[in-house]
Amino acid sequence: MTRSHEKSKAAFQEAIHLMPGGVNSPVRAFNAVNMDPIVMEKGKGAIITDVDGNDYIDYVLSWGPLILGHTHPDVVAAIQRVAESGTSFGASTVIENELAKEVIKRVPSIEMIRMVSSGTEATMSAIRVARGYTGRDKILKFEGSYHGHGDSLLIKAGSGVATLGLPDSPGVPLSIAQNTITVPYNDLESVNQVFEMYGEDIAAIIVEPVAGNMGCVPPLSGFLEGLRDISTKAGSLLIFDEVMTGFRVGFNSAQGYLGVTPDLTCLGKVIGGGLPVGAFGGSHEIMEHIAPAGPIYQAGTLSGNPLAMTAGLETLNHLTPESYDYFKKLGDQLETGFREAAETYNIPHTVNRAGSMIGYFLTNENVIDFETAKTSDLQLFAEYYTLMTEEGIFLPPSQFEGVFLSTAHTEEHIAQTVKAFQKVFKQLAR
Ligand SMILES: Cc1ncc(COP(=O)(O)O)c(C=O)c1O
Ligand SMILES: N[C@H](C=O)CCC(=O)O
Repeated sequence: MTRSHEKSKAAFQEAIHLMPGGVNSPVRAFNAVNMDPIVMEKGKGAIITDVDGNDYIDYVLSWGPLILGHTHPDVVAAIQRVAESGTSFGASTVIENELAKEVIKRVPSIEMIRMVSSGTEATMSAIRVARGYTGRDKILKFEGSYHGHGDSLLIKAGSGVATLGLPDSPGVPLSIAQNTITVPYNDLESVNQVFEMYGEDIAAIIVEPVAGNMGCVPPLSGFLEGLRDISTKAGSLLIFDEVMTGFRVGFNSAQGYLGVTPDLTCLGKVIGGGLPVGAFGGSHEIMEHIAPAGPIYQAGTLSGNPLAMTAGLETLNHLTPESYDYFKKLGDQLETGFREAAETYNIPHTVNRAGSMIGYFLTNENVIDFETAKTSDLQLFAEYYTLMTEEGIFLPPSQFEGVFLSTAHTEEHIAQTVKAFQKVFKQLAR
């Protein structure tokens, strides 16, 4: 039976006159899949429900934060409890210490942390710290990586920027853009060449240790180790943007999982448990350059917000090393089911995975960077996407985004999803 989307359509038609493109973040507009957006109303566990009452198994999970699924009872109860005492004070609270201690305990590179309110703020601030600390202006980032929408980082970016095909954004001054050097992900030789030319001017390399904003693209063996060596030799800082990978790909985040320790780490998403959050941290030596301990300025009215700190801490407290074994088991089941269905119906495909982050691409190329990600059949992806939503599977509406799992997903949810792959690929068979 075809699902009704009447209320979603009506809500979007109204929103179009209220917000640019009808949304508050471009990826929500479903432009790349030629559909009107589905407007959501509620979520419970792995299930999300739209305003027309249609249920979906959710693999977007608010773009990563909801690693325990929607409305986890303990997270909701903790938020309610804390909200009774106040939603914000603009003064220090003990809950900030509690989340800080937990993050410091688990993330190898972080001895000291500063909480902010979004991943964008975290990366923007980390770049400022790197520049202030080294006294250098240039930074190096990778094509197809997304680090939020700060001016220095909005160059050849991934995620919504890649989805909309916008290589650079109007409004970023040339004087800022020219301090950002970009090279292909996983291409150590290009990094070496850039450092030979500009090494003494480079404040930092910023990298997603597992790229998640051109779809999921894990680092090739030796790539992160190479970045560590090159940056150390040049006196530049290595920044891991773990806004997406933090506590998602491993109990100790990507740096624990992959065994490479950066100088600075940016976090977000999971550490806010679904509330607005970001954070960045590193050694005492670097972090004590930040105001008021040092001269590099950084501040925020809602930084360390008690509701966000509470939701984040409660979420981290529910994640154990076994949670990641569980994600691996579900990921194996999902990957195998996807591959088998694609092979049966001759659909081009490649699957990349890291922990509970999965990237499946409709191409037979090995996807190691943005160029190879772009070999995916985007028209086929749009058709596949629409059919999957009709089967009750909610996926990110772009080929250049990853799929996420939560502890609320079950083998039954995965089996249902695999059935949907079979049915949809049969309709798209080549
Ligand atoms: C790796 C990465 N860095 C930074 C950001 C920016 O975070 P936010 O959207 O919270 O500003 C995102 C996601 O948006 C991300 O995936
Ligand atoms: N890929 C982005 C973050 O990880 C998607 C979130 C957004 O842009 O709204």
